[in-house]
Amino acid sequence: MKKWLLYLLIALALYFFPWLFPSSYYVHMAQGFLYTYIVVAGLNLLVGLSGQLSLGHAGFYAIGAYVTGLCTVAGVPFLLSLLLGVLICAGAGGLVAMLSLRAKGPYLAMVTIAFGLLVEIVANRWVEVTGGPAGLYLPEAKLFGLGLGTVSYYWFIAVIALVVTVLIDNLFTSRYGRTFRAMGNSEVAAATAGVHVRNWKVLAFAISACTAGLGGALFAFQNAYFNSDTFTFDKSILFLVGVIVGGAGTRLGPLVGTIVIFLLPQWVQSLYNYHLLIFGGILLLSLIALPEGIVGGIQRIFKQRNQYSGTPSLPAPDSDGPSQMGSRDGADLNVQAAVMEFDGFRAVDAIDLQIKGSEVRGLIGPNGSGKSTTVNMLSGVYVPTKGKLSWKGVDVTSFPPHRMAAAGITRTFQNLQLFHELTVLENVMLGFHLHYRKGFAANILHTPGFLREESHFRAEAMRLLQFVGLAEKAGEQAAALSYGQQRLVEIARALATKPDLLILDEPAAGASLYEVDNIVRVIRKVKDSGIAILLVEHHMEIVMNVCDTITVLDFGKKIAEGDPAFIKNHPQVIEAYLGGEEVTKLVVG
Ligand SMILES: Nc1ncnc2c1ncn2[C@@H]1O[C@H](COP(=O)(O)OP(=O)(O)OP(=O)(O)O)[C@@H](O)[C@H]1O
Repeated sequence: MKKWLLYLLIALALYFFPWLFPSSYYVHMAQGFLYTYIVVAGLNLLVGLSGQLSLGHAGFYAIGAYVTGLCTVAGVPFLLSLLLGVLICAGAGGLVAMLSLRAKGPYLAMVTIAFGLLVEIVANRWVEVTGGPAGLYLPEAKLFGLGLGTVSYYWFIAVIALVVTVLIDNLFTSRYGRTFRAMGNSEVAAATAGVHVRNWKVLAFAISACTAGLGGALFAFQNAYFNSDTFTFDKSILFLVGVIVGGAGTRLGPLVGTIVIFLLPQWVQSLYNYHLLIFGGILLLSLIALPEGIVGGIQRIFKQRNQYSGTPSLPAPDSDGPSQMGSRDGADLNVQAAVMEFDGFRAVDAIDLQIKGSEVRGLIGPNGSGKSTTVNMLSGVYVPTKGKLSWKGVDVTSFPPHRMAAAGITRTFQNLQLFHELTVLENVMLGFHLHYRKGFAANILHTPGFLREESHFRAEAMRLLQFVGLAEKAGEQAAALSYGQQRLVEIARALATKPDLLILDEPAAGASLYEVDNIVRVIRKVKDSGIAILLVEHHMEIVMNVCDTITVLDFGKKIAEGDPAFIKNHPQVIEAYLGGEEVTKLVVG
């Protein structure tokens, strides 16, 4: 069914609801359902897409209610008050995100709990302003001078809920949703594709806080009265249960989750004293039986069934190759005496490295010799303890990964870092992050400009998939591919950033013999297109066959550098490898 038709049907159902259920009790219930849904839908974006946890959303709900309520009490028109409430919530959300940026998992949850409790205490104790437990009486909500009675206030909430649904759904299916999801899957991979992870986390928090504030404001005017007892920790848990039980990260999850958290208490009202026990039980049951939530679980079953019907074929582009991806001026990397220490231990010890033009440089060495640490320094994951990295004459020593990507250096990962919830095509499209021009408004409104840009980058991503020989896998979930294919997707995603230097960290690890051939073929094609490659690889035959120059590390120090023939016969290199299983390959290779 066409999306607009679905929305039209929903709009009609919402419009006729008061006629179908002509009782103020049901209309009141519908109001409550809709504003709760708005909060859960926003929280789903934060938890389900961006992978951040909030146990303090009741705090934003409260801020929305108090700011909007107090503004109208002070004589500000209702709509303007609502806008102010939402904007202040967005600011508060951004602030909480910034304060909790370094925290992850349980620590982030603790920051949000602290925020929720702080708001609850202020609401309770600052009685002169909030009314505390005695509550706050509000004037009737008015639109353009007209008072909103029960039914018209319901319609008002319904319109807002529909608009929020459309906008959030647009966000889900835009570059923004993709970026949030990618960040939730692997922050480091998103960063090396050019995503400024900190800013995107703040944005996700701000949007989610906005919707929570909107829900709170709409709640406040439902009875023109509310008190501080509403904004408890339980409330935050309830919203989160809605997201998880419905299916975090799914588009229909918030609707199903809200049905569970909103309607269930109505049905078991006589058991109010046990409501936390009931919700705890539902959450536990859901996590055990349906870890992806109700919608996620159903989707998984359908996906498994549909597997046999094959992947939908995507239009093949007319030509291929990253040479079409923009002009390049070649690599120019100069590493001077770079040192990386961990608690005094030198993993990399004063290495110098120069990479210019479009050469393929091998970086080899026995296990623990410092190759991955070097790659992490060059891609901005680690800041060297000492020394200097310069790129095209610019000092990039302390550049974070997204700035390295913007400068033209990106990488793949030894331990694959694909965005497993995205399709193969979406993974590659994410690589174009730095090249998208349409902003938030265009993405959330799905403007014609946004649609043009999406189809342009979809075609570009298809070109790259064709380039690595995976065009027919475009519609598949990245996690469903073989190891070797996933490595090729990582290469395609890295190429999408339009790098001048591509760092490949063990691209053949885990790949089959056939896949290794493919990977070597792709490496050669990348080189031919003018991109320099730094290749870290244990398969010596690959290194000896494709590299122009090889740098050898041992115990964090550079012990040799030269062409493959020179390296093969270098006594120090042979000694470093002696006893290791690679030595035979090195000599034979
Ligand atoms: N984050 C870290 N903290 C402490 N020590 C580390 C860290 N990362 C690496 N090391 C140490 O630094 C040394 C070099 O490690 P690195 O992973 O760079 O080697 P490598 O050459 O990539 O090894 P491999 O071929 O096994 O991947 C090792 O002794 C390792 O234990």
